[in-house]
Amino acid sequence: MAEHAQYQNEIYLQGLADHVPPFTTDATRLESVAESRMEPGPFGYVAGGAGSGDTARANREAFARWRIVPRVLTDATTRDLSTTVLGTALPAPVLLAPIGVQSIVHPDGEVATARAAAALDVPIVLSTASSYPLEDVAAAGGPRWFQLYWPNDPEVCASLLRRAEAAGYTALVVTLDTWTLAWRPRDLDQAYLPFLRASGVANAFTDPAFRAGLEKSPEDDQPMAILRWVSLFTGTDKRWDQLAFLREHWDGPIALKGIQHVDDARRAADEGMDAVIVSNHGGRQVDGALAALDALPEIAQAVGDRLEVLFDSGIRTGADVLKALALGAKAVLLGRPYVYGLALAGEAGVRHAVRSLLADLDLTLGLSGYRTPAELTPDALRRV
Ligand SMILES: Cc1cc2nc3c(=O)[nH]c(=O)nc-3n(C[C@H](O)[C@H](O)[C@H](O)COP(=O)(O)O)c2cc1C
Ligand SMILES: O=C(O)C(=O)c1ccccc1
Repeated sequence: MAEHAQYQNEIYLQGLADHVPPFTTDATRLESVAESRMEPGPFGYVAGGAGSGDTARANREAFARWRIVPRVLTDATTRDLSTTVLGTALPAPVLLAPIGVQSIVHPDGEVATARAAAALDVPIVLSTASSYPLEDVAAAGGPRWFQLYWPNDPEVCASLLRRAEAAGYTALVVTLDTWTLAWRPRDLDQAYLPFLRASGVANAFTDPAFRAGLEKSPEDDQPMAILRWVSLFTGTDKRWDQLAFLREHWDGPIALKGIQHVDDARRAADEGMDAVIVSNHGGRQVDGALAALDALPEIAQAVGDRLEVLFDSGIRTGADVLKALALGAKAVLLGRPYVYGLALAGEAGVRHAVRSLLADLDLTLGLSGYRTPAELTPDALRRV
């Protein structure tokens, strides 16, 4: 089986009928393609990073320092990329990262993303700040996890978790690196912030506990509802011992997202968490931060036998995925590339972006001499 690589054959065969893919198969070029076709506000929001953009650049540079050392005369003609993460069966070690406010790039937003992912059986991680209510996105039917921006109001928190569980989200991803938005010059220069225009507030505005805390409904007084939204999701009143609250209100596995320091990873394991996602939020939060890939090996080594280690920030190609897996990740989350796919061609665009990555990964794995992700160790790489 080398099913993901079939996309390569499919593309060449369609060429015989004069069809070419909807946009480039090279995700490292997607950003510039998207820039020429997107509105400046939404493009800047998606592409932008914290401060100088240094962390987002560092994420990419870290991948370039690790080189794959291919093996020959191994049995890699047929490959099996499937794996299981937090109880979810994956066709390949790739999930779609939680990305809020997707309606700013395409009117169908997260619903289109969820449909494309469901068709491929690739799990989505739906953001708390999605443009569509979590129940509407669940209707796409694919494997799904829910990402929590941990609200300051416990009633709202419990209510969101109840709804996510009822709608079939099977794992919880708690994002800890974004209790306020960083200094983001690209957005500041355009004075562009989607939430102030009521994008990305659908889960809250449809939530009974959120609505109960308002004098007038969000439909009758939108500015007041937005103000409550901002105050709910801003601030640092959370501590490690409060993870117990999430355990009480969520039956499935829990992952902590935004882990960069090995001591935080150890603490997550001590607190009984099921996974950590090594991530610097795609370079959107701390300017000058460690590249996420450079944080990965130490964390995987320290806690890889106690919980599942996932990774995101800077994944663009199959080689990037291979490198993260070899350095200890069980699976990776894809961020911006699928959002550019959504912007460029809606549901079909997400499908194309994801299929391209999976095919590239499948071929790169095989050509490097490996049959399965589990065979990858740091020995597959050399740091230069
Ligand atoms: C436009 C945008 C919105 C995002 N929204 C969220 C979010 O709502 N919740 C979250 O946990 N992470 C969010 N992230 C971070 C991603 O989940 C992920 O960590 C990051 O995009 C990975 O880096 P990459 O884009 O370089 O692949 C967002 C990222 C972008 C680009
Ligand atoms: O923009 C982001 O990076 C992000 O994580 C976010 C935060 C709040 C709402 C939507 C997205």
